[in-house]
Amino acid sequence: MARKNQTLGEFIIENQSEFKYSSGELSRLINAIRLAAKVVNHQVNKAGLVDILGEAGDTNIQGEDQQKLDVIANEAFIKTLKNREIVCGIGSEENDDFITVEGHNDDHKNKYVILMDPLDGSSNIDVNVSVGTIFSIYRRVTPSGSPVTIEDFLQPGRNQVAAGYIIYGTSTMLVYTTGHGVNGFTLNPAIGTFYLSHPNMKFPEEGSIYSVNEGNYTHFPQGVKNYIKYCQEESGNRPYTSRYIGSLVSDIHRNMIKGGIYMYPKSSLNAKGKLRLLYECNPMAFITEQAGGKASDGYTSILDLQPKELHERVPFFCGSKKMVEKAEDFMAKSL
Ligand SMILES: O=P(O)(O)OC[C@H]1O[C@](O)(COP(=O)(O)O)[C@@H](O)[C@@H]1O
Ligand SMILES: [Mg+2]
Ligand SMILES: [Mg+2]
Repeated sequence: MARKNQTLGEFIIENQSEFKYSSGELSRLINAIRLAAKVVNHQVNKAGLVDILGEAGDTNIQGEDQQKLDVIANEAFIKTLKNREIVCGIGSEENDDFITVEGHNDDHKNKYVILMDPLDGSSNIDVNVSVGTIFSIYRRVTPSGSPVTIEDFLQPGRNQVAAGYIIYGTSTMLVYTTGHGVNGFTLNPAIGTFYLSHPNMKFPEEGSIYSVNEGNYTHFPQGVKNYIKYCQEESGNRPYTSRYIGSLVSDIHRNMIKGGIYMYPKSSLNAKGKLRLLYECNPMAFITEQAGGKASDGYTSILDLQPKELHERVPFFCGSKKMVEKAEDFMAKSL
């Protein structure tokens, strides 16, 4: 039972029994994420003071110039997870291939794989706008005791056992679900403890915020153009507002609290959109559905898509249920 101001540590222990396979392993994994989040938060907060702004000098498999904080966050999460030997594999936006993690006696006994976007919203790092970390957790499908394979990562989002994000913003929050609702915890920086500040988060069914990079408008499919026009002109008696931070985590977090829709459609610039299915869309879709919202590629629920590659991209429509349904209507009508 969620109690306001409960610490994250208490919440994890008190809710462990809710979890079908509860053996404490998932709790230890969430605890490790909590620790890595604090390490990254410390770096993000002092980014301007020490030489960790700007580019790291390498390009990742996405063809993006890695920011120094992309690399720092990636290393912090990988090190924390490896040292605690609680996952058997890690997939990351910043690593070309998945990482196999041996257990204590090189026995590959661990049950979980994690996929992550260690630093989301990289284009906002240098300009002091909120950024995040996104994670998605699955039980492996290959037999324990053998090294993980790509199969363990290419699972439909519906198989996720947990997912969440950390937002490094005006305050630092960790928001996650294990399939029993969504809860948000705020870090008290003075004592380094996360407290339950947002119990049982819910997406309003309807909202008035639309979040899309309108700079790409001319390249969008007709259905998306029609929906944006609807938001701008014909939204009946409620004025819509355009809000776009350019950090997926921050745009969806705001929309979950206020009601809204986030869209990163396909376009003539990006045939499959920009966002990555496994460590951006699936975890945010799981959280959104657990909070009563909806997430699709414009036609199919994100969580029902069968992944084919570690870094594949998909179009993404996510947010308040009625708003996503409206956007899907416009997409269907423009076919
Ligand atoms: O600048 P654009 O094309 O609008 O893209 C912004 C989107 O790209 C992202 O920055 C991609 O994530 P990364 O920063 O992790 O690569 C999202 O957070 C954001 O919503
Ligand atoms: Mg990202
Ligand atoms: Mg990233």
